[in-house]
Amino acid sequence: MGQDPPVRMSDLAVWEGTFDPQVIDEAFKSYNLTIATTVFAVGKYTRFLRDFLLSAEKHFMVGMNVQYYVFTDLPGDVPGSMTLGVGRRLKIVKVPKFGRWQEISLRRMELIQTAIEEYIHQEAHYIFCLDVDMRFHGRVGPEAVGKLVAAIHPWFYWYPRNQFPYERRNVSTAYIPLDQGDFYYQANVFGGAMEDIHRLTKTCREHLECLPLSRASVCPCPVDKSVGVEALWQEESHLNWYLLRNKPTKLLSPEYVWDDLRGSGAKEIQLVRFSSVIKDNAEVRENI
Ligand SMILES: CC(=O)N[C@H]1[C@@H](OP(=O)(O)OP(=O)(O)OC[C@H]2O[C@@H](n3ccc(=O)[nH]c3=O)[C@H](O)[C@@H]2O)O[C@H](CO)[C@H](O)[C@@H]1O
Ligand SMILES: [Mn+2]
Repeated sequence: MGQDPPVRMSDLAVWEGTFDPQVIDEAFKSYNLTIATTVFAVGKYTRFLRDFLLSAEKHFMVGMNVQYYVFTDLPGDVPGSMTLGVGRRLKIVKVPKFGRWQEISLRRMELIQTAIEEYIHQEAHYIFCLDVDMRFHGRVGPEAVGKLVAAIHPWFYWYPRNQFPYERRNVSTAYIPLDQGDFYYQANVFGGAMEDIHRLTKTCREHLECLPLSRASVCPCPVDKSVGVEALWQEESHLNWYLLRNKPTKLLSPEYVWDDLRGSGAKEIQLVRFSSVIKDNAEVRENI
């Protein structure tokens, strides 16, 4: 394992042992904050909702007000009988189903941006945007709250920056040269203050919008050089581009975005708090 990224990460990120949960909880109590939490469950991904929500009720921002927004094309498939904790509510938002999984995933930027503008900004102080194919196993509390919060990808933290899977084609609006970049962030979790995430999602949406998607004929930025180029990891590539220019004010260690595929053997990870479940992509996705 290389030395540089893990050492820097342990200095800067939120890890087990870097905060006192009781002190943090106590400090946040008087603010009575509401945390908006967006999660998309489109098509077959509704199957992940129950475990996601049940585990979130046990571990995610416990003791705080949480307003979940479940974006789905299948409102009838949202588990109806779940009892949420005090101060926690769930709103279903109907969204269209786009044809390709890549587009379902990347369209989240636009849908979150407009939802923030239309109602979320009035209903919460901070916002977290999460993947649904995930489960909480340990505390994710107000220690994760900040102005601009990003999580370090569990597969790349020991790599040198020139091997991060950033978008490397300079015709893309997500292009990052080999000698740039701080960390490779995973798009499964990002969050922050409302205006910061509004700016983030708006910028990423504008950069993504130049793709030949289903509404390509009305592309609003005809001069953009990225027309026709879908970034390597879709919105995640754009998120990484954005966070290179707008540094996160809070870094979450991979404890906060683990991947069950990596197992539990990494010695630097004392505690898995939130992780991607193992899924059969060919079965749940609309296309390969
Ligand atoms: C290991 C890997 O391959 N990682 C990439 C893959 O993550 P993931 O494998 O985590 O992507 P994913 O299949 O979980 O899709 C992202 C999220 O979009 C939503 N969703 C997606 C498809 C669908 O049919 N219905 C639905 O609701 C859902 O909330 C899901 O959690 O894709 C992402 C989106 O571009 C990023 O590029 C990741 O780096
Ligand atoms: Mn996922």
